[in-house]
Amino acid sequence: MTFTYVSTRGQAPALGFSDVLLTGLARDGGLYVPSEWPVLDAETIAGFAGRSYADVAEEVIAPFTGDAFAPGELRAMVDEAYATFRHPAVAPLVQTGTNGFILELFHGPTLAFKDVAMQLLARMMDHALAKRGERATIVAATSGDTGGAAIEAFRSSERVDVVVLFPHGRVSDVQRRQMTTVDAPNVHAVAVEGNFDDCQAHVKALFNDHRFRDGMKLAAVNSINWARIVAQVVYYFTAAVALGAPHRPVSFVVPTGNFGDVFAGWVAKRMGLPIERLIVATNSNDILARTIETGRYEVQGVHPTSSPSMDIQVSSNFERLLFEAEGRDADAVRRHMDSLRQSGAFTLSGPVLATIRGEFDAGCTDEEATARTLRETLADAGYLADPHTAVALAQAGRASSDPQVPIVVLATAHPAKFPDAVVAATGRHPPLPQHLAHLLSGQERMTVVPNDVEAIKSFIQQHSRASGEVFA
Ligand SMILES: Cc1ncc(COP(=O)(O)O)c(C=O)c1O
Ligand SMILES: N[C@@H](CCOP(=O)(O)O)C(=O)O
Repeated sequence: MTFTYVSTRGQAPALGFSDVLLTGLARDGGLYVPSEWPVLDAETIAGFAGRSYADVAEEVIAPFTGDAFAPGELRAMVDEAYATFRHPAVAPLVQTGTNGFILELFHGPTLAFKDVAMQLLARMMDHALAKRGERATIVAATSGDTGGAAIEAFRSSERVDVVVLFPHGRVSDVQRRQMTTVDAPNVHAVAVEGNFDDCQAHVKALFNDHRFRDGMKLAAVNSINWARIVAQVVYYFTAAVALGAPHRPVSFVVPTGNFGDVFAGWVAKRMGLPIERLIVATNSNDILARTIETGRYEVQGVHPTSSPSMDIQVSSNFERLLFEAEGRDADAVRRHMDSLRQSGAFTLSGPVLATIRGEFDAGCTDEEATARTLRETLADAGYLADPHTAVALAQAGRASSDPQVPIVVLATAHPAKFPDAVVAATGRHPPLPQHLAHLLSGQERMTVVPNDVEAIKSFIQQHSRASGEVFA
């Protein structure tokens, strides 16, 4: 079957999976989504019980890949990707209450949920580039975790240069060192004198400059890349099935910034997984909680918090949900995005807001509540969480769902990535896992650049090996 993807803004060509993988942002500035949603029947979902993470990953992802891979290729990549995880279950569930569970997504190489998708994405991209005999320059924006995961996943790739833009002084020491201590010629950590939203806006501006994009052969590994989302759909299936799906519904609480992770949950539901509620948990950068409460998406200043990876206001993947909630009306999406660009805001109509509220709850956890939740989770359940996970744990009570329905909180990072915040709240120091012991003493390499897209372009031109063309 030819499985195609369409842009949320309706003015870019429909593409197959391999093209979407290498394209990242659609050429009209939109995000790619499947032209139709594959559905797994209840018998197939029930059959996931007791099977390995890799088995489920192969079955959930395969329907989205069309003819991109020969038989056995996807499976080989999945096996390799998840062999890098330190836990045999890849994403284990921990019970913390009668019907409360934590889904640990941080057992990959860089201690954040980003590894789950990035380890597979790197293998898929290398495969697609090798097949075409091409190279690429990955440009990623990170608030701390995507960058480290991308560098780790692509550090030995011969076909890819990786340029990671992070907000200078706004990531934790462990996050920064994961990006700056890797001594590989294809890896470039760039500290931008701005915030994450600035970094993400620069990445989109680079992609929207088609001459630059084509000349540098830009590729994206942020969650604007559809392949990031589809790999994250898998753990909703493994967790829900372990708790009784498809015979029993499950709710998820997701610490949210760029809306990629919780959108993956929405996709799982669309594919047939019985998810009762998806709860969007934000830190004080609460644009999504405000939008779901009031219907007005309005960008305000970014506040630094103890969960810095979620210090985000412009939440890329909300555009994918908007496309769906607007009944796949790309003109409506373009109008909202134009309004966002011109005035920093847009307003959802009543029916669109009702559609979104039909699936999502949302809440904001402030700094005091994050610290209190870290303390209480340790005292009550003996569980040392990270601050991002605590933002979600604090919202677990607000699900408007039946108390019989299990609530799964996604634990998106290991507490050792954010020791200062964890110690300040709990007095407990989370040790770094042994495989990262070298981090704190490694030599750091990074370039600081002004918050200016031209400065970033010039850095990429000097460091990308993908292009023979010289830009004036
Ligand atoms: C540790 C952590 N938790 C949660 C999030 C939010 O995920 P998303 O951007 O997919 O909403 C991020 C990054 O975005 C993160 O790094
Ligand atoms: N929290 C992220 C921000 C980028 O999100 P992405 O999912 O779009 O890559 C980070 O840690 O970098």
